[in-house]
Amino acid sequence: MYDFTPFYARLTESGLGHWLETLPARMRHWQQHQQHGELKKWQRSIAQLPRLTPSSVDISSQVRIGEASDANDGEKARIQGLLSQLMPWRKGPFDLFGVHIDTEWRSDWKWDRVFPHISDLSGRRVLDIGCGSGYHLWRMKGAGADLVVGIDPTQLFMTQFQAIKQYVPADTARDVELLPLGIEDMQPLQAFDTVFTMGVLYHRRSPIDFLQQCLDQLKPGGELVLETLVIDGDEQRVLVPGERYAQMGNVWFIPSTKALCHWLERLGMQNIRVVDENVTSLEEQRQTEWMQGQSLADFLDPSDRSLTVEGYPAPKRAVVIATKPR
Ligand SMILES: Nc1ncnc2c1ncn2[C@@H]1O[C@H](C[S@+](CC[C@H]([NH3+])C(=O)[O-])CC(=O)[O-])[C@@H](O)[C@H]1O
Repeated sequence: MYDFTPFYARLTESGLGHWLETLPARMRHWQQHQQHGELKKWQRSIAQLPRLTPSSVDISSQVRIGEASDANDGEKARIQGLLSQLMPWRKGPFDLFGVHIDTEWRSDWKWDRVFPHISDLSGRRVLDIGCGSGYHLWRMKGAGADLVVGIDPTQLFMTQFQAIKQYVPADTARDVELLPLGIEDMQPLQAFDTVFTMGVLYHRRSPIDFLQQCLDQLKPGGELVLETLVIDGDEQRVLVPGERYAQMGNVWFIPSTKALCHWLERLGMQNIRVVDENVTSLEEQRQTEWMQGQSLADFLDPSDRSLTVEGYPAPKRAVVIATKPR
């Protein structure tokens, strides 16, 4: 079983020791009561991955661990076979010793939209709320962050993260961790320099409470980087879809960017700016060998791609950045 204790020591080193008031007990509770029925099977798959040492790693311009020449054909086939047992792979892509994991999402494109607008991550303590498989965690570390913590309650995604992490050289791997927690499991740490939450707000039933919980993780003067689905309209415009939005069953609030900024203002945030708006393309989210289920093309109206199959505006996403007052 994966051991989180070295991470507890790492937290103390980075001035996050106060998290240990609740985290070890929370993780023990998780270990005893909340493990997914398939977790042991997934963990067995990653335990069988071949032991390999990467001759090079690039987490600055992509997530590539090792080179094709670091592994023989048998080892590559083993990586391919074992990691395909962890499908669906949604967020990526990852390149592991020449095995290319072409995920449903081009998460690198999202990063390219976000990265030019955020404060320099060098030396910062960073939290990514709802980090999926952790693709962006590696890119945040690659951008110079001191410590990067992701939280995501989906245990398959945690296992995908661990599969990648076990190949990352120890001096980098110790600075990046994913905990199988939801935002509701976090004590208000008031300690991170940057808090990211991308693709999560619309899944929350109480979006303003969720934003407050995100802000509670930031130190005074820290930066919130929020990415979420938006619609067009004025500051009072919010879509609450019916049972499904683009076939997703758990979508609650899709505000206009003006409404989103208004919410952040009401929560006392400063320097609020919308830095990007982008209609999700069929190239960015699509079915691949590593995610063989339905994807965006199946969720849009075939006769009018500007609408979802339910008749709502097609997915459009905005990136909003704001500062917590000192
Ligand atoms: N309570 C919760 N607390 C934290 N995370 C949660 C919670 N509930 C669900 N999640 C997690 O939020 C992530 C949302 S995906 C964004 C991934 C990445 N950020 C991306 O921007 O590519 C986008 C999407 O699936 O629509 C999933 O990994 C959930 O497990």
